[in-house]
Amino acid sequence: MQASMPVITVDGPSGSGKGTVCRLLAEKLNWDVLDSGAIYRVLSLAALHHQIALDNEEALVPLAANLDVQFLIDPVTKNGRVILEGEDVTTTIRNEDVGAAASKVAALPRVREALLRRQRAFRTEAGLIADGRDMGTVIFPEAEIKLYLTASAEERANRRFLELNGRGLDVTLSGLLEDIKARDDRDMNRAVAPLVPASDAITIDTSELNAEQVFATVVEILEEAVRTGKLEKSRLT
Ligand SMILES: Nc1ncnc2c1ncn2[C@@H]1O[C@H](COP(=O)(O)OP(=O)(O)O)[C@@H](O)[C@H]1O
Ligand SMILES: Nc1ccn([C@H]2C[C@H](O)[C@@H](COP(=O)(O)OP(=O)(O)O)O2)c(=O)n1
Repeated sequence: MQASMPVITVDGPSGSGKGTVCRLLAEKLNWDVLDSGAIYRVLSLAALHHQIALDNEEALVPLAANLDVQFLIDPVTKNGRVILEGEDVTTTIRNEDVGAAASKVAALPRVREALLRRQRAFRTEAGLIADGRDMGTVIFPEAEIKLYLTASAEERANRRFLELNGRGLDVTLSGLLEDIKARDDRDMNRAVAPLVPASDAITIDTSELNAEQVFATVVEILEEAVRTGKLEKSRLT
């Protein structure tokens, strides 16, 4: 039976293109987006503000459970904005040191547990596109469509370099490659909800594809899902 609140999960390592394809999909389908990585990023920033160490699980659990974060859509630009404790952290959370810190707090089992319900609550009648590491395996195991995006570490580091360098940040390609490898290692080898493709996920290697080609591949997958009855045709407007 077709679920009334369909979910598409998009998991994969840093820089594989999840956020980009999720944005394009949300525009096409008019569905909501859960950027689960942003929640871990915001939590690590909150830990910094409150001077809580990134391995202090005891103190991080209540911080996660009571995290004062809002995800807003700017009415003019239509871009998403992230507000932590009243402060706009939209740009700050994208820095690579925040990504690394997020990956550290995300390795703590009770922190992940404290964020479970908050993530599942993003599911709406409109349909949800869920971006992260464990969307298809843990948070929405019943999702209609599961995608796993990947790309070589070198290509992902290069993409991040272009992005951060373009924002005027002082980053090096070799430094970012090291960061990406360390993050992959931590995210893939942690004890709880490690980054792995769900057994029923479709993997797309984006190394040789530009963002438009990745999007076109995903649209083909959705059209096939309509043909096989996994997704209602009316959802693909
Ligand atoms: N297929 C692609 N080819 C080249 N660059 C891409 C591609 N997809 C995304 N990008 C760029 O790479 C960077 C990382 O993409 P992003 O969507 O943020 O990845 P993720 O959410 O998986 O970390 C961004 O600057 C984005 O514009
Ligand atoms: N569902 C999720 C999402 C992110 N995380 C952790 C692990 C990631 O390295 C960090 C940051 O995730 P995010 O998706 O924002 O990072 P990238 O944009 O892919 O670089 O958070 C997680 O453990 N589980």
